[in-house]
Amino acid sequence: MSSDHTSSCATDEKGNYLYTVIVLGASGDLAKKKTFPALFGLYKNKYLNPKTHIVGYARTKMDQATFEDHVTKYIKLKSEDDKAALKDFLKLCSYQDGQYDKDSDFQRLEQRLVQVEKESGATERLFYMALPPSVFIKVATCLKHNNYSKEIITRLIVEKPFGMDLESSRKLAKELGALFSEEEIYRIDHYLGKEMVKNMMILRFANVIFGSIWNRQSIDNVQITFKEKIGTQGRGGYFDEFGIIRDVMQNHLLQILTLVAMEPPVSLNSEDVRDEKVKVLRFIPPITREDILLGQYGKSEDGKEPGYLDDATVPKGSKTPTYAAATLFINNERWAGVPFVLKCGKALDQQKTEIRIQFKNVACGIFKSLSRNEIVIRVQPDEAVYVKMMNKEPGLGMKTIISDLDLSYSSRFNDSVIPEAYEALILDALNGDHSNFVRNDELDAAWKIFTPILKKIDQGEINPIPYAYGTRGPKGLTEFVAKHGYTRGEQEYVWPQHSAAAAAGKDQKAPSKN
Ligand SMILES: NC(=O)C1=CN([C@@H]2O[C@H](COP(=O)(O)OP(=O)(O)OC[C@H]3O[C@@H](n4cnc5c(N)ncnc54)[C@H](OP(=O)(O)O)[C@@H]3O)[C@@H](O)[C@H]2O)C=CC1
Ligand SMILES: O=C1O[C@H](COP(=O)(O)O)[C@@H](O)[C@H](O)[C@H]1O
Repeated sequence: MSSDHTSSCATDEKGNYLYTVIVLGASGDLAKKKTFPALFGLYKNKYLNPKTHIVGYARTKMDQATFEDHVTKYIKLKSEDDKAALKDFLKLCSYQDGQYDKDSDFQRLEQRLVQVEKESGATERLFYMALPPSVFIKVATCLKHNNYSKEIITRLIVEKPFGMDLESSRKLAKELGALFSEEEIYRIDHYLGKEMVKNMMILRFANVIFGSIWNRQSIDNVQITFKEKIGTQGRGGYFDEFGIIRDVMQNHLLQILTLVAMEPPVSLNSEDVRDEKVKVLRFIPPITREDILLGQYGKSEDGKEPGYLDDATVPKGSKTPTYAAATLFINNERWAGVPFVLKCGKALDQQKTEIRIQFKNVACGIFKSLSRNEIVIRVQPDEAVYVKMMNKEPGLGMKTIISDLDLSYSSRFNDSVIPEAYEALILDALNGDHSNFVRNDELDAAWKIFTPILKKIDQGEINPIPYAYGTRGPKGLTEFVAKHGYTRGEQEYVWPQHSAAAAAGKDQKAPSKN
């Protein structure tokens, strides 16, 4: 953990640092759905200094009441205490409208910041850029000219997309780098704030039992899967510019891959962690045509759900993929030859994000019909870590049966509250901890892997295979994962809680082996 705090920073009586949080793009969707609820979560749980001021800034003209409506729309109140906390939280929030490229508007913002900082004594500013990329550099430039001083510690949270390819990402990095130092920039990938993603380092480096098997000698393949049930739902026009690879795979899934594959860092210091993540990325060659499968969803089989091209905001005949499976190889001593299959898609049969580490076959042939061991880390929903393993079927005889060691969070940690990813990350940024943010060279290495194949896709050289809304994905997926090592066990595996729920007639999804 690194911190740029110095002894000159103001703190409250409990030693909490005093900052001002400025949300740029405060009238938008991200601010309403993620940023303000996360700030409230931190406030409610006493992670935010109670003197903190939160200033919203955007072009829309809004009075305080309208702004408060916007701030609270997605905040879930679970108790009377929450209601009281929200009332106090809103006292810290204010709004100011202004253009994104007008120095005079940012000077007005500066006057407001100076005024609130006089009240709070804050000497740090966190600018949260909840903005579209088109205004990104304009806003950063205005901030640098009008709202920046060496006496105040400044941090800038930047949201994806960080460019469209290697070239545009480098251009963006250069322009932003001319205004703010790498120390001041926090590139957010909200998957790095998810509990099970953060658990990856502990699972790997705090358990001796996994250390010696976490390599190509024991592991056959790794599957990292993101599935959403919903389609683009009116956001098709926005999505079409990017496609599923830029939306999910190049960032969220690749970040997860680095944590699964990296060597142990020297310490938890953010630069030590990020050094190891970059090394993994640099060992991955660009994805080839043979190692990618694309899909685009059509209408659901019953015709009730619209297909991607039915969305009026999507350009006619678009070939943008809404599903992608890609196999990456890490050419280092630990992983050479092990396929890392990344799969992601919208409008699928279920919602889940998971990491599935599948082990090699047992070499000895004394038992028949064995399934491979798997370690599954389910990121969402219903956080869990489970190990699929062979066991003796209880009773007379020596029959094998597939079973599991199951660490389901809902039963093991049912008193614990799992923080929202954005809460965890905003708190990290307030504390000056970069570990869970993406460093510039990491981004560069990530784009090098994806840019060549993205160019082919953008030029329409690869046709996505259609799949029906609500299904597993495009035809050929089963063969694709099988080609890259994934083996479905011969034995039927039923998770006991599914069979128990089915017996009780509850509406629980049974495992599909179709
Ligand atoms: N603690 C817990 O909560 C636990 C829950 N369980 C539950 O039990 C169920 C079974 O678990 P598990 O065996 O791990 O998972 P599944 O059998 O659901 O999925 C295993 C893998 O098989 C793939 N797959 C699914 N259908 C096919 C197919 N027709 N051909 C080829 N591949 C396919 C899936 O890919 P894809 O995703 O792309 O379809 C996934 O990678 C799951 O619902 C799981 O959540 C099990 C243990 C513990
Ligand atoms: O970044 C994105 O992530 C969301 C999924 O996030 P989750 O936390 O709900 O899993 C995805 O829907 C969106 O398309 C993408 O831009």
